[in-house]
Amino acid sequence: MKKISKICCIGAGYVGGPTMSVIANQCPHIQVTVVDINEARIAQWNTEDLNQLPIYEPGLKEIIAESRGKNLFFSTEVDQAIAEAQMIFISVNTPTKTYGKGKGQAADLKFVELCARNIAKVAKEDKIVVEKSTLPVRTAEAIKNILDNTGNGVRFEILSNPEFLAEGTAIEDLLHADRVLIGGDDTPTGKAAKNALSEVYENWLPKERILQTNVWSSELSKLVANAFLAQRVSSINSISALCEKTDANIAEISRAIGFDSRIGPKFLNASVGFGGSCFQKDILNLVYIARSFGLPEVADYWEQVILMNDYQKRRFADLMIQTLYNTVSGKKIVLYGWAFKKDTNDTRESAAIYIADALMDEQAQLVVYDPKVPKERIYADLDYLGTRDPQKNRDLLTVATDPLEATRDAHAVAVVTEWDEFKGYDWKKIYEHMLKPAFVFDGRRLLDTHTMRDIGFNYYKIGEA
Ligand SMILES: NC(=O)c1ccc[n+]([C@@H]2O[C@H](COP(=O)([O-])OP(=O)(O)OC[C@H]3O[C@@H](n4cnc5c(N)ncnc54)[C@H](O)[C@@H]3O)[C@@H](O)[C@H]2O)c1
Ligand SMILES: O=c1ccn([C@@H]2O[C@H](COP(=O)(O)OP(=O)(O)O[C@H]3O[C@H](CO)[C@@H](O)[C@H](O)[C@H]3O)[C@@H](O)[C@H]2O)c(=O)[nH]1
Repeated sequence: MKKISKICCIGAGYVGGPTMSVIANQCPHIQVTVVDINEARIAQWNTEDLNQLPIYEPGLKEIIAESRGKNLFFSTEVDQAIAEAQMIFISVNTPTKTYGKGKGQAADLKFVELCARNIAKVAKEDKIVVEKSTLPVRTAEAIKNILDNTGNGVRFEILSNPEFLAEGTAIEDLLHADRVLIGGDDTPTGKAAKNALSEVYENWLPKERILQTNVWSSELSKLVANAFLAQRVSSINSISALCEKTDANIAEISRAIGFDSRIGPKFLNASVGFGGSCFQKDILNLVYIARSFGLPEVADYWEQVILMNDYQKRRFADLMIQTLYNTVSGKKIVLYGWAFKKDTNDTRESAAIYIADALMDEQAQLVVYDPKVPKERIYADLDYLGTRDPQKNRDLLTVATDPLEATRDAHAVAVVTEWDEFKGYDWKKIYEHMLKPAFVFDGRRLLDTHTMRDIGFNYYKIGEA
């Protein structure tokens, strides 16, 4: 097999953008073209002002500055890029289905199928097609069926190469990946394709970290990795509720159990609940697959991770309402944060959305401040829920640009995203601005309990009595 010199990636989103930028940056001999049907998004990727890139990731703009226009291109010419590339990554969105069979659980594969059909239509030479999107086990088979029936004699090798980057640390995760997983057929051509993709990653990662498996194990491993990670968050969050009823402290428990090398210290931070575009979607998909294969006990087991997460979000909003004397109607409450975690502008499935919605149901008057999320996104997230009419969302919630000014005459502040800058705020000044008694609800365990109480706040921290 010839060395790979031209790569195309379909989908210029949170995965396609950073992943391909890093490949281009680490492999100057490979031309990488990222294509998307969304013209506005491609225009943003091509923007002169690197602060206007469509996604915010620490370290991304520096890499784009180095490689864009040299061997990294963003384009809407999908067909041309497919025709020219030897290797095509499919990195389009695979959201939870909102209609038909499997609604609310199964992955919607229509975008992936469209890509496969597009590749089948355009390709004139043999190609390696790489599933980068997160897909249910056995999807490669469907892609293969579409590609193998073009009748034009072109041969396709399908690989599964799920992405494990986390947002906010995408560039670090890509540059120092714990592992890269490549699933493919064990036929001679399948092995050659796996090796060709492995060689791309070997430009910057040690070979031992590049694992080759069969295609089904690779597809399923991605869902399982996310299920295990989310399960840790739900597990620790379930215990945070118990801590609030006893005098145990969740941070001390995380530390104590994390010292056990079999458990490990990571991913044990109690929070308002996990968000992001992946955990819930991928677990629901796993649940759906298990149920489809007649394994209800397996499905129920994993579904509990989601139910616990829903409970945690609701519990936080309920705690605020109860503490504020069982009524928040007309009360000004400031939410610090809207993104689903720090260092990203992504708000998909953010706990903040559901907490705000619950407080707005009780007629609270919300003010939101997030350093990276624009006002339009916040309203779009709320409107998407469809709980109330859009005008009501705008009446009940405003978006602030000055986090300190926002707290004037507020009854409470709730920290829902763990942005570092919140720690450095002048909390004494915030206290002075607020109505008394002044309440702070720390859903991210970001602030110091003693300092906050010494200032005079009624301070509540998730996982502490
Ligand atoms: N976001 C993450 O951190 C993350 C991490 C690992 C894996 N994943 C998985 O990667 C996949 C992509 O996720 P994302 O967050 O990058 O999604 P995204 O919504 O940010 O980006 C997907 C892009 O694909 C484009 N697209 C859709 N159909 C297309 C078509 N037919 N032709 C060209 N472009 C098309 C869309 O316009 C969009 O810009 C999903 O399967 C997701 O589960 C995401
Ligand atoms: O101890 C923890 C760790 C995380 N979270 C929350 O869990 C969510 C997910 O966080 P994280 O996993 O860091 O971000 P994602 O970008 O969603 O990344 C996950 O989902 C990606 C998409 O599939 C995978 O590629 C990554 O490996 C996987 O970590 C966020 O709301 C976090 O605030 C906690 O509440 N407590």
